[in-house]
Amino acid sequence: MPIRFDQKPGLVVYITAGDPSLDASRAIAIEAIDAGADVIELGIPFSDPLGDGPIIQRASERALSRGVKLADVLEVARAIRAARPQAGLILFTYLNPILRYGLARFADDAKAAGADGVLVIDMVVEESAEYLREMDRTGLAPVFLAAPTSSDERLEAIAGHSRGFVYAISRTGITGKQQSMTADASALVDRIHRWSKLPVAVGFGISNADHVAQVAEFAEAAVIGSAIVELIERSTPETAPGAVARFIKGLRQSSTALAR
Ligand SMILES: O=P(O)(O)OC[C@@H](O)[C@@H](O)c1c[nH]c2ccccc12
Repeated sequence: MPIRFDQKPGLVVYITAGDPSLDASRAIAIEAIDAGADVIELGIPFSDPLGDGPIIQRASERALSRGVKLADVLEVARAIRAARPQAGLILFTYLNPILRYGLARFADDAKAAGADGVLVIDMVVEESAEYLREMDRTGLAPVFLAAPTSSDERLEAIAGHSRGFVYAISRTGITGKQQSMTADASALVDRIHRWSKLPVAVGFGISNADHVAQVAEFAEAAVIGSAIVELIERSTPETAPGAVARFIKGLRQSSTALAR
């Protein structure tokens, strides 16, 4: 399905595949979609998640300790796609796991599993020619990360090569819950909007309805990762899907009220 954000603000939810189990992460994603998530960022666990804060690093460790492999993540993607054909589904990974798997093989298998696109966290647009060829060949949307520190020429390249949406990180640093949205996020989104008509999703530190309402003022979607992964960490595999669904419903209701 094409990536679309029909409700304002669009909600993008990050979870790590295989955390707390493969089946639970499938159930969590489906409940999140039913609760109002427009796009699921399905994370491929990695042993060296440098861009992640402690909460998501622990999620990767939990999944890896259960022996989760990239092939397992593709099975979770396939199950989510089969259950919710209309949802946006982005595979989220570092470069290393997909190079080990084989870039062309990964693009074919991700497409076959029903992914709409891929975001490679440590892929810099200047060195992405081969990756972009594989995305183009298979029709997968490459989503690039833009940061407040990105230069104008890099932003132009990111905006030009991204498909689906552009991911604007609200601040430099690592993922993790934050007390307030930074003004940098709004300035960055304005810069991206200058070069691209694509929707912009803002992430990093979004953990409550107030943050989501703030982001809705200047961007098309908000990305929530750590706050949801922490909820999963504190739940059991049986209670996690319901806990995540209630959190998302609550965000959707109160941020809409706040945005009035
Ligand atoms: O966790 P936060 O602060 O809510 O931010 C979303 C982020 O976790 C998710 O998009 C993500 C997971 N791993 C990443 C690595 C780099 C950039 C972004 C990510």
